[in-house]
Amino acid sequence: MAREDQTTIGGHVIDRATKLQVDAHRKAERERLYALRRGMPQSNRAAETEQVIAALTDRLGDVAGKTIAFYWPIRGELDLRACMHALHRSGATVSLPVVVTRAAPVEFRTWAPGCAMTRGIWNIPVPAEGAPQRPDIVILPLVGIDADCYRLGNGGGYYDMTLASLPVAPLKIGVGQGFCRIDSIRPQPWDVRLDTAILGDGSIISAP
Ligand SMILES: Nc1nc2c(c(=O)[nH]1)N(C=O)[C@@H](CNc1ccc(C(=O)N[C@@H](CCC(=O)O)C(=O)O)cc1)CN2
Ligand SMILES: Nc1ncnc2c1ncn2[C@@H]1O[C@H](COP(=O)(O)OP(=O)(O)OP(=O)(O)O)[C@@H](O)[C@H]1O
Repeated sequence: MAREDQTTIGGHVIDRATKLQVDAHRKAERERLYALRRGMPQSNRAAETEQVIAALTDRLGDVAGKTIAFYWPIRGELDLRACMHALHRSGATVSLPVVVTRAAPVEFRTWAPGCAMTRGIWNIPVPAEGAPQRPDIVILPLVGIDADCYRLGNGGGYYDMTLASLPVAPLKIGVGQGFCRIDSIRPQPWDVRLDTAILGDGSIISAP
């Protein structure tokens, strides 16, 4: 049982004071990294995107028959839609996250070129219909990534909740700009470590 000065997140008890400190640290890092994104010239973004797609394609190898969750780019995230098209052509099932219920795991819906889309949370385009898929591989957009391969995201906790809810752990690959590296997100018991992160400066971070 949690005491009054404690709270429970994903079944883990944590001191409220610690939680406040961790949240403040992550918020500050997010703001710093969002500012770097805003300042990034378009030409650099294009070069980094190309670099990440090449490394990711290499890492994925044969994708025929696999289900791979991507993301529809928002707010200066790397635009990997060309890669989604290529993997679809190679026989993968490509899916996208859909926030069906706030503060709950996302559903992954199949995406295909030209499929009907609608707007979801934060106005993010999502496939309009389709049964939820269990991804073999999840590609996650990074706001930041730390030295131990823990991801900093947009602060909704959606990927952590989703990954905790899947009965079989998928391969988790983060993708982001070269400037995404941070020292530590100050990982907590509910944070899910990624297997690998591929950055636009050509560097790759792997879980220790
Ligand atoms: N392209 C893309 N799609 C994605 C994600 C993503 O990071 N990138 N997500 C990956 O998670 C999910 C959406 N993530 C979201 C994360 C936070 C909030 C949100 O409402 N944030 C609050 C601030 C955080 C809080 O304190 O709750 C806000 O903006 O008011 C909404 C969606 C699913 N789709
Ligand atoms: N497994 C979980 N169960 C319940 N709540 C969770 C879980 N994981 C995270 N949360 C909640 O979500 C909040 C935000 O988490 P965090 O700062 O790790 O977000 P994020 O990983 O940056 O966001 P996102 O995954 O949406 O991009 C946490 O403070 C916590 O309250």
